[in-house]
Amino acid sequence: MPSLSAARYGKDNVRVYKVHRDEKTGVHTVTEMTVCALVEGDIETSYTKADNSVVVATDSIKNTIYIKAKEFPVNPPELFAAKLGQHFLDKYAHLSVAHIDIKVHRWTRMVIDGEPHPHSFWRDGEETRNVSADISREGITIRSGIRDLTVLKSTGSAFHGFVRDEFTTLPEVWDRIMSTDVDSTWTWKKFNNLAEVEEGVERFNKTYETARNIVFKVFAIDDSASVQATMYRMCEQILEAAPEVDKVAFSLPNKHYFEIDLSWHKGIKNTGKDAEVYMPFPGPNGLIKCEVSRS
Ligand SMILES: O=c1[nH]c(=O)c2[nH]c(=O)[nH]c2[nH]1
Repeated sequence: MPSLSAARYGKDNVRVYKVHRDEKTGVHTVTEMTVCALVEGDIETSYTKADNSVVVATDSIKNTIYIKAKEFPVNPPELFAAKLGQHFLDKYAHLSVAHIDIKVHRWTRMVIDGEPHPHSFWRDGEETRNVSADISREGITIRSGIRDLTVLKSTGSAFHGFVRDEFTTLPEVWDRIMSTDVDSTWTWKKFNNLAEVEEGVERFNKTYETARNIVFKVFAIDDSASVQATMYRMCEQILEAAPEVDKVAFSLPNKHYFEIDLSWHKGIKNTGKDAEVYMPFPGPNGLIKCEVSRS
């Protein structure tokens, strides 16, 4: 006899833009985000008995996202996610969990003739700030993070001493290019309720800035023995800087840049110390993951 073992539903890819206009200065601040809101609860009969009386339509969920974006601040996204999720639980007694995912897209203020422009912005990369919040009647779990922050260093990375056997062709290297798309997530200690999220709400922007700076700094200055060793250092430093964070995870593709032997053409030297022209390799790529928790 089959039974429904898990179910959640809602609206995905809800695009939201919000502008704040400072009436005194005329300076605008804009936020663009993509929201996914899914709910769980006593909704089993909608699947098993075609009973729509328990269904808050996904269209209504989408409308709610726009209404709450108007009513509440959308910054920091962690707060908006928690308040939006709490609304679904407060409004509908039969719902037990709201899962709110928010991706914040970059709109960086233009600098024109050396001055920050009051209402013009540009997309400086595909990097996003991400939040994933699970709001239940028992408490609120929030994960914050960075995705698709593409970085490269042209030296200061090595990879040697790895297993060598009959499957190995990779030469050891003491100097290589290192590049990745940073995907980092830090999980906050569980909040008991919305009031705890709201109290000390500045923690979210502060930790986002700190974590992003740590990613840049460790990536740049670490004399990297491997992607594994470098990402572990990033985790350690983020945990040290953010006492309210319980664990930090990274997922990093190792985007390979291969040397090209050009000696077939007039004996050109383009390998080892002479390497200047490389082939950025589309794939396959390494994929290295870790999660570091506070002990
Ligand atoms: O930093 C690295 N870690 C690996 O596990 C690995 N494997 C590989 O082929 N190159 C690399 N580089």
